[in-house]
Amino acid sequence: MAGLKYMSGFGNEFASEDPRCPGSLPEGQNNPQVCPYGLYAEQLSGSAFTCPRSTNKRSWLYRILPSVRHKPFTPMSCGDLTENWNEVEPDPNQLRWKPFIIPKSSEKKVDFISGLHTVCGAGDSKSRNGIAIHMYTCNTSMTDKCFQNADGDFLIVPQQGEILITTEFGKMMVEPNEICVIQQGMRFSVDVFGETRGYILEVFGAHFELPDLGPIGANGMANPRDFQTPVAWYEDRTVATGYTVVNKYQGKLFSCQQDFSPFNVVAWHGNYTPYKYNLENFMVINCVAFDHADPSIFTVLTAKSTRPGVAIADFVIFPPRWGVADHTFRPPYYHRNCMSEFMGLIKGHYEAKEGFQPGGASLHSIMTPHGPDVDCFEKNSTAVLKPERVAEGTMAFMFESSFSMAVTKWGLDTCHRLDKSYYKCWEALKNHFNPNWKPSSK
Ligand SMILES: O=C(O)Cc1cc(O)ccc1O
Ligand SMILES: [Fe+2]
Repeated sequence: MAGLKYMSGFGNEFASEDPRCPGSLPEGQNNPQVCPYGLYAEQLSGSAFTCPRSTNKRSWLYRILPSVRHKPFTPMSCGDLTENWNEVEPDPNQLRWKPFIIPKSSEKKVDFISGLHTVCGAGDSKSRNGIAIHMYTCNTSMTDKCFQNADGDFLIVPQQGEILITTEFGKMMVEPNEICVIQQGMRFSVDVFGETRGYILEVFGAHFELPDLGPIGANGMANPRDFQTPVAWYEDRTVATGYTVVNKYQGKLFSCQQDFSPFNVVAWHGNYTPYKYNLENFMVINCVAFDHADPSIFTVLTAKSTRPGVAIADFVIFPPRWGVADHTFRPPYYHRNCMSEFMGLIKGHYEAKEGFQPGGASLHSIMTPHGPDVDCFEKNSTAVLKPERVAEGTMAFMFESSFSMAVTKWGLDTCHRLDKSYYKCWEALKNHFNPNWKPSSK
């Protein structure tokens, strides 16, 4: 939608008023006895009240009616959304999925909520420590319906089709090659404009942060000013037929009815907000001498665990860049990792692997070997090492997690997208060992 406005910055103390109601944000206090315009004050807490200042998150919403005015929640169908990590036996194999199918609207109307499918995950929302990875495939906008995730934060990676997200804080248009984060508890509704697909990284018990820069210095990677937060927008809409609030709570879906739109926030202030980011703005740091740097250099956002340096999940991208390393095998190295690596492709082609397609995915589980396929290895072992554009026109990404993830029944079976021949891409790797090799034959 043209003309949407955003405020710039990551985790700032923002303040926003819908321009139709000047002065709607109380001045000098959060809880006036009577709020301007007869609004209700409601706090949304994203951290324990007692968190240190650096991690304390909350926003104050000034709304036409408070969220509490609703009928009781009742359980509803969860479809393919689950937090049951014991549906199928563990499988340590390299897994690769062909592009996940988007339902045709002529056959079945599917909105963002009914189009959620959990692929894998671990941990749990009750103990507030874990991760889930979902695909969304849908063709229909949510009407008179919003979603709230009481369990965790959603990092949404659109792959096909832009999504217009109406939130309590305002509206965001998020296109493929942009991402957005809807933090725990924030209500939102998704409009789509055709067949739509994307990936979701959900974390329980942590919020996403910008990684530290260490010796890189004060600038680089994802710069705070490139994160965009919506501006206040409200509708004063009575919905006589009933407005549905869907709540994901302890891994299950519940719904309740109310007779008004939840997007009735006229003004708000605070540092707990939804936000979006264009991946094109990522300032890529990479090797300019020799060797392949670890992909952590491409971390956009991290959800930290309590162990120093260990993430519940990192969101890592593989943007277009120059490859210049001398006397180096430039593609990703062969690898066994104490972390889980889930990868997706927004567009284009990933250098280390043929057969990994936009809208598909791969999972290389903890200590499961992976790396370049045979063609990539042979080609890059003999390539002339001139400066070269890498990943031009593409955008692959990785959700890297310290959790050992279980794949769901949908992921392993009922999505019918698992590529059973994936392992074959390494089968033709040859033994090049030469026991008579001499340093001079280098
Ligand atoms: O393709 C992968 O598996 C991801 C990956 C990329 C890279 O550049 C180095 C290591 C790694 O695991
Ligand atoms: Fe890896």
